[in-house]
Amino acid sequence: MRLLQCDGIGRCRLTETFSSNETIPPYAILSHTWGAEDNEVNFDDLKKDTGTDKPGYEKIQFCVEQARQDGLDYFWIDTCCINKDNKAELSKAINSMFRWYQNAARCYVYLSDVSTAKQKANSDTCEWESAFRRSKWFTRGWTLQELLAPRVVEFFSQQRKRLGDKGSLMRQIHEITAIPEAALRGGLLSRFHVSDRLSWMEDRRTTREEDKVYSLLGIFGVHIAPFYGEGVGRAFDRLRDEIKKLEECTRDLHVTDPRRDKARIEETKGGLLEDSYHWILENPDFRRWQGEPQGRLLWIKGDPGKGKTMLLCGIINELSKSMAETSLLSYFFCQATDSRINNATAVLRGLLFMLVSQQPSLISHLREKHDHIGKALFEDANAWVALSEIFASVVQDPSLEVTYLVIDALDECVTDLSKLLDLIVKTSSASSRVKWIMSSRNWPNIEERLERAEDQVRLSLELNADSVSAAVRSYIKHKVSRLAQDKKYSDQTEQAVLDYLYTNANDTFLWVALVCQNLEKMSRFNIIKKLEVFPPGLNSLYNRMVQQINTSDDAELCKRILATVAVVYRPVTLQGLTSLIEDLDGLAENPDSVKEMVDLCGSLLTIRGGTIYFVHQSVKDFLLKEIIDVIFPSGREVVHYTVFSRSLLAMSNALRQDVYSLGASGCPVEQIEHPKPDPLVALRYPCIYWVDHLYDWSSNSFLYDAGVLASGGIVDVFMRKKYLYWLEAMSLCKSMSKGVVSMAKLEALTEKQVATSSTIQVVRDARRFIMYHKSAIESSPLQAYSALLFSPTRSIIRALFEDKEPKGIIIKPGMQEQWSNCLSTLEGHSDSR
Ligand SMILES: Nc1ncnc2c1ncn2[C@@H]1O[C@H](COP(=O)(O)OP(=O)(O)OP(=O)(O)O)[C@@H](O)[C@H]1O
Repeated sequence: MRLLQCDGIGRCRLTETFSSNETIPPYAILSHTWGAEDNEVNFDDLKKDTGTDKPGYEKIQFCVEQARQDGLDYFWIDTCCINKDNKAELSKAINSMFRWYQNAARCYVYLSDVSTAKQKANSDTCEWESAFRRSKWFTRGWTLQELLAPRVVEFFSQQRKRLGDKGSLMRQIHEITAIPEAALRGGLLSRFHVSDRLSWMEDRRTTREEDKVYSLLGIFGVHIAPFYGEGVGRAFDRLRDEIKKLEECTRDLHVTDPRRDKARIEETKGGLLEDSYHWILENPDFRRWQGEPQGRLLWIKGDPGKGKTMLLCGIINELSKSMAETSLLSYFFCQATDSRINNATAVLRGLLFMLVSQQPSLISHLREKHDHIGKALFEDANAWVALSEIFASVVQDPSLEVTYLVIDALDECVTDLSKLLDLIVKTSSASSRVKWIMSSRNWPNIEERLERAEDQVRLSLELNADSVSAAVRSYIKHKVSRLAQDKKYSDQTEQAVLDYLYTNANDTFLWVALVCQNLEKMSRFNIIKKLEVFPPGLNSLYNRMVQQINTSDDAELCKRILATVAVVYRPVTLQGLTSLIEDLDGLAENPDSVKEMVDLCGSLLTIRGGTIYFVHQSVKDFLLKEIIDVIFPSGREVVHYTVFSRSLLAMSNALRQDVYSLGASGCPVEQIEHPKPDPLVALRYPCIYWVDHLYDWSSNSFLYDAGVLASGGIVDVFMRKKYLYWLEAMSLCKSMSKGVVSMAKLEALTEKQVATSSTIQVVRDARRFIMYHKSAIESSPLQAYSALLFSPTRSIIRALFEDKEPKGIIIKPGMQEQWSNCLSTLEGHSDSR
């Protein structure tokens, strides 16, 4: 970008081009409609010091004067700041123009066809409004982005008089253009549907037809090289293509939608109570972080159940209400019990997903790599490196305004927490526009790393005991008044419950929540006496709950359920659980019965949307740390073995070719609907995680039984008989990337555990098979079988599943014997890729 610099005596000259790493000084930018080309002062004129006699010189003078009044030394005008003879420069300018308007300190809209000279008779107001409505500025293509991109837009008449007040102008412009006011006021354009944004351009004209498309690039946050002469149709096709790629990249980035996670968390935790988090808004540490530019990183720390997650939900709500339209807000909730969202890579994916959803132009930091590597960019062994580089460049994007990044429960980031902390510290010192909020338990290792950040604010819930205590009291009041209503407590009972909770809560929300949950299930009679079964302190409460389970008739089943829920890598569904526990055999079609059994575990577990969760992470911690011998009397590995072997059994019994009866081998995965009943309903978890449980069991050499991986053992038999069905199921579960990782893990394990076994050969071949055919099977599950034809003639999997090869397909000769470079062409087959 090059600017015009004013010299203080009414003249200006062109600067050199600013390179991408140079800071561009604050500048004004002009928006106008072009006169005849010869009438505009162009780049050459400025270079040669000519053009002062052209009518367009008037606009330059206007900018000089207006910028001076606004204290700006620089400005930019499209007629003369771009060397249009330089094709590369022109292309770059077309793709950058939206950002240039966006980053300008002020945008002056100069309306040469609106005059403020005439006054209405007997009035102080001018008759400019009807001319304003008719101005050709509203009919031109490029002026659409000039209206939408800038942060500050001011309108001027022919006489250089500032027009109207902002509010009424915006209303008028909305009436003239039908563009929603939210978009006119700087709202994020990604919030508007693609077809709506296209409709804003419909009635506008451009001199060159292709410009009708090129002037939309910034509005969609995409880049294409302009190619005048291609015609508007072709240009539109290319624009649509780019929008599609942008959507694809965003979809691949998606690992979870943190907005949905937040809604789910609030809902499961019984709804967010404003009275119980509002204290934070007045807290001096919070205000310091919020108000001071140097407050870049706020760390909220506190013991389990102190309400950190809910506090962050509240802060997110308040920020989204109060922040400027141009600010971005991105957040992530780590959850240790769910392997999809308990690692540093997932945190970055979640944060980036929300950022690019709000400001699509940020996708440019991902696109180049994504175009080359595809989804694997976010999933393969180098995903962290790639994502952290992308993240660092996104947060330094010059178009970013104040950006709030929020991460809840750092202590629940099980994988690569230290890398994540280092990246947070690094990026927080690199960009002052990014403001972080994080929460975690009081962990010294987190403290140690975050201490390295400059300008950090620490907010300890224990050190703010008065505020937290008051917040817990209002929570108790709210909960007990609900209970009293629902259970028809007498005033005396209500008061007794209140007093008991006030006295024993120890400023811990969670303890209150759990006790109230139990009280909901108890009859009101004799309730005052029953309160004593809830000792103060979370662990004492959990202990009491486990004692109750232990003395019940179903103690063994309950412990098996708790042990299984404690070792799974992500929350299982009620049906999924039936595959993992023998006692629940045959109940997959009967989730209500499974629910009854899970309910036997009292308040330690909760079921939501058919999925089983610990009522809180601290329950899992308690089981694994405090009473591990009770839950895992023979060791945790034994439970891993049970989950692994039960998974294998369930898959062996139910997986088959074309399990969804699709028939057509080319049916794309996104068009497949789950049949009812879904034969995979209880098999998703087993399919995705069986190798991980095998791995965890085998890590205990004392328990390990070599027969499992030996020739003729259960793994060997499964691979030989069911491998392709498993691949098909993995594709239907949209988990092919995980399948690749599992096969690599299985290969490493087999090589380590069994020196010589035919299992090694099968697993090795199976791994190459999945690596080679992953994309094809990922897009169409039944390609698992067509893939046989494209495998080397000596592939073991090919030989084992020979009878599953599609018939009637002619393959050109030349298939390799081994797995290297086996490329082939498929002929006479409609699914050829
Ligand atoms: N503002 C609030 N509104 C409604 N419920 C709340 C609020 N704050 C806390 N709670 C209740 O307290 C429980 C514990 O709160 P939360 O999960 O936020 O604690 P935490 O500090 O994040 O715990 P941990 O660090 O162990 O994960 C919640 O499940 C919810 O029931």
